[in-house]
Amino acid sequence: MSKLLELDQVTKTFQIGGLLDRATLQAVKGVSFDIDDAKAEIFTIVGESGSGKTTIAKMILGNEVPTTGTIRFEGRDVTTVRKRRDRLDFMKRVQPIFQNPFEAFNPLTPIDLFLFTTAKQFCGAKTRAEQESQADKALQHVGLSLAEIKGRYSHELSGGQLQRIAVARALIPEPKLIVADEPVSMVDASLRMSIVNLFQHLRDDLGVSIIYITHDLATAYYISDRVIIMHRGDVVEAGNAQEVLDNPKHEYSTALKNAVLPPDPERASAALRHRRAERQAERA
Ligand SMILES: Nc1ncnc2c1ncn2[C@@H]1O[C@H](COP(=O)(O)OP(=O)(O)OP(=O)(O)O)[C@@H](O)[C@H]1O
Repeated sequence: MSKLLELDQVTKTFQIGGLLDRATLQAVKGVSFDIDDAKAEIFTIVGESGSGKTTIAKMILGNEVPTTGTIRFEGRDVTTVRKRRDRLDFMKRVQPIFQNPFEAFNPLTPIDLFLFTTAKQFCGAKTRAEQESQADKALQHVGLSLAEIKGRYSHELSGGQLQRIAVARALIPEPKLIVADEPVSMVDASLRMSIVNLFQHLRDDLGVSIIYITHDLATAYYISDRVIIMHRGDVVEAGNAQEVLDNPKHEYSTALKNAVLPPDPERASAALRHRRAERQAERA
């Protein structure tokens, strides 16, 4: 089966510090996974802060270059996508959704203009009527309509509404892959499920695969097909999401699960002991 996305032993090392205390930080250490072209899926990357999730997202989007290893999208090494034309084609196929919907939209610009610009830039929609039609179609997929948001500014909308609009904007180019980096962490908890439910609709009805990056094990459990759990740049566990999250094998995955959903006092205290030992090791 041909692959939509393939990560092959991808690493990323950053140079940190100043002139006198220069050091390297291995943010991603040999990560491999792939997503089939034929079957859309929700592939989730879970891990605590600093585990390398965003760095992977940036490398998939071509915004960071792997130090070693290869990332291929539809068979092509993403680092070779450089010409403007190729880059536009790539961005049409791979769309990002970011954490903070308030930052994603300039507060001084009416929100519909972002959608019209995307329709123009990626889909060649020249007239305002074409742009409106494409924007409205995308908004319908997220349970909104152009009439509802026309002429409104980001401060007039809720975080949940804005994140839906961000999803709609990402849908306009009809991508094959969406890379969503913590898309619900800034959204009110009561609205999170409505956003992640959208991802299921995109997968099932539009054939869009999603890389869903999150700290939130509850939504990860609910919507993911497969999951990888990252810890300090390594994948410590990978597989079917419900199997991994029901029965984590690695002690870090267990600790992560217990920290989020304390299951019983004994397991929770084992998680705390594990974290304490880690902190002690860090200080040593
Ligand atoms: N441009 C950079 N230069 C130096 N270090 C970086 C850079 N980008 C990320 N890092 C470091 O790489 C590590 C992984 O960061 P990354 O943002 O990928 O983690 P994350 O799992 O997405 O965390 P969070 O959930 O907090 O966003 C962190 O230690 C971070 O400080």
